[in-house]
Amino acid sequence: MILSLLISLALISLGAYWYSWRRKKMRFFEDLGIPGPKPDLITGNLREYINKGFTRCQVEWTNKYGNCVGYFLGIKPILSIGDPDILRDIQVKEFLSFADRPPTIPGGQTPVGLASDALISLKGQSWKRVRNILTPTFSSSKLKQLTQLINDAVGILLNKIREKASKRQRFDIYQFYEQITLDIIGRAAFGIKTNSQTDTNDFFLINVQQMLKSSISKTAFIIQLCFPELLPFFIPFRRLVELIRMWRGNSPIGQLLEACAKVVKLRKKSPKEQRIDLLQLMLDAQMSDELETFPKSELTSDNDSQCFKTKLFNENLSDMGQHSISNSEILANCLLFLLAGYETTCTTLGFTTHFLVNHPQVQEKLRKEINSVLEKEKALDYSSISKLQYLDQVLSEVLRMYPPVPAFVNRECIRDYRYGTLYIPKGTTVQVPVWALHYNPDYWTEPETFDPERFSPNESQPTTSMVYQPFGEGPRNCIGKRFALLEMKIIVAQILRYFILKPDEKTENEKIMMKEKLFQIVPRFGVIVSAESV
Ligand code: HEM
Repeated sequence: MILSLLISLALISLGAYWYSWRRKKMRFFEDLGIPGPKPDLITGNLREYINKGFTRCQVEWTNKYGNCVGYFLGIKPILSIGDPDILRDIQVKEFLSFADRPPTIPGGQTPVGLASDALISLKGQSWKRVRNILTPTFSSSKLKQLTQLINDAVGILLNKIREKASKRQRFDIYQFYEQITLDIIGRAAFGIKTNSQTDTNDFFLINVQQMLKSSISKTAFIIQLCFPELLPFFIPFRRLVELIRMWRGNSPIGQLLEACAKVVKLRKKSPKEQRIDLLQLMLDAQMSDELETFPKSELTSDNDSQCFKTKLFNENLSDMGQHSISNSEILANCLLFLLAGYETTCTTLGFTTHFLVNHPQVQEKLRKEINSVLEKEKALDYSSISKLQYLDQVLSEVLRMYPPVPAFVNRECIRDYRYGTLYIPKGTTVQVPVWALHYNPDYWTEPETFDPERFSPNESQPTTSMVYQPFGEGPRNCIGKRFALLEMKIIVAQILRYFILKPDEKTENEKIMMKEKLFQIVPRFGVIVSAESV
C-alpha cells in the first residue's frame, strides 16, 4: 500500500516536473517577444506543419505574424526570418555568428561517421578547411572539364526520347531525368562508370534508390523531434543497425562507399590513368596544396558575400593549419554530392519541363535562342551554354517558383546575436523561409505567374538578392550551384535542340501537383509528356 502510494507520488512529481519543463521550453519565443503560432505541449506546431505542408505554413505564418516568426517542430524552436536586411546580416555580414548548419535530422543525417566528415554537417574550422579545399573543384576551369562527361550521358537520354518519339508514346520524362542525373553525379562524384539510364539493375542505381528509401522514416523523425530525450537511445540503435548491415554486406551506403574506396585506391596506384571528375579533383587537391594558388575572390560566389570574404579570410586563413583533405572526408563528400546533387537537379528539370510544355511560346523562344547560338558556336559546351541568356532566365524562374529544398536554408546561432530589438540566443536554429520569400508580392510582381522575363537583364530586379534563395546565400550557400546549372542547361538545351515537348492531360495545367518530403519538394506524379522530332 505504502509502496504503491510512494510510486504514485514519484510518478506525479515526475509528471509535474516534465510538464513545467516542457511548458518552459514552449515559452522560448514568448519570452523573447517573437510572435508565432501557439504550440501544443507535445508536438509544438508539427501537426500544422505536416498537415498543411511546410510551403503553405511558411507563407501563412509570414502573412499572419510578420517577418520574424517563432515556431516549434516538436520541442525544437525554429526562428523563421524573412526580413532581407536581417538575412543579409545573418547569412553574410555576421556569418561568423551563424557559420554552422543545425542537423537536419536530430542526432545527425547519416550514421556511421559520415555525418561528421561531410561538408553539409561540418562545423567551424573543419567546415572552412574542407569548403576551401572543395570550392576550387567547382571553379569555371574545372567545370569546363566536366562538360564532356555531361554531354556523354545526354547522348543516351536523347536516344531514349528519340525512341519514344518514333513510337509516338507518352512517357514520364521525370523518370528519365532521375536516371540521367544519377548517371552524371555518379560518374562525376564517384568516378564510377554507371549505367543508370540503360540498366535498371545497375549496381549504382539500386544502391542509391535503396539508400534514399532507407533514410529516416517520417514517424522516427517526428518522434525524435517531439521527444529528443529519446535520442541517446535512438542514435546508438541507428548506428548499430547500420553497422550490422555493413558487416553483412547489405548496407547501400556501405556498398557505395566500398566501391568509391576501390576507385580511390586504383587512382592512387596508377595516377596516369586519371579521369576528369569531382573525385579526381578532390584527389588532386589532396596531393597538391591548391588552396595557396587559388584566387581568394573565387572562393565564395555571390556578390553579397564580399564583406565576409575579406573578414573570414583575413581572420582565419592563417589559422587553418591543415589544408589537406583526408581519405574519409573524400569518401563522405562523394556520397554527399550524390545525395545533395541528385534529387535537387532532377526535380528542377521536371518542373522546368512542366512549364515548357504548358508554355509552348517559351519553349519556342528557347529553341530559337539555342539554334542561333549553335549557328556560331557549333557545339553545346561550357562557352556556348553561358551565352544562352533566355535559358538562364527560364531556369531562374523555375527555381523561384519551385525551389527544390525550400526548408533547408537553416543556420545555427553560435554566439548571442542582436539586430535592433531582435535578440537571438546562442543555440537557436534560424530558418530562411525560401518559399515565402519567393512568393512575396512585396518583392515580386504577380508572384504566382510564371514569367521568365522578370529575370531579364532589362527588368528591374528585386533590390536585394536575399529574397531569392534557391541555392541559399552567403559563404555557406550551395557549393554545387554552378555544376547543377551547367548540367541542367546542357540537358534542356540538347533536348529542345532535337525535340518539341508536348503535354499530356495530366501535365496540361499550370499548377503541377507537388509532394513535400522531409525538407524538399518533388513532382507528385512525375511529368508525363510526348515528344516530336524538330
Ligand atoms: C538544382 C540543384 C540544387 C539546388 C536547388 C541546391 C540547393 C541547395 C541549398 C538550398 C543548399 C543550402 C544552402 C544554404 O544553407 O545557404 C545547398 C547546400 C549544398 N549543396 Fe546544393 N543544390 C543543388 C545541387 C547541388 C549539387 C549538384 C551538388 C554537388 C555536386 C550540391 C552540393 C551541396 C552541398 C555540398 C551543400 C552544403 C554546402 C555547405 O554546407 O557548405 N548541390 N544546396
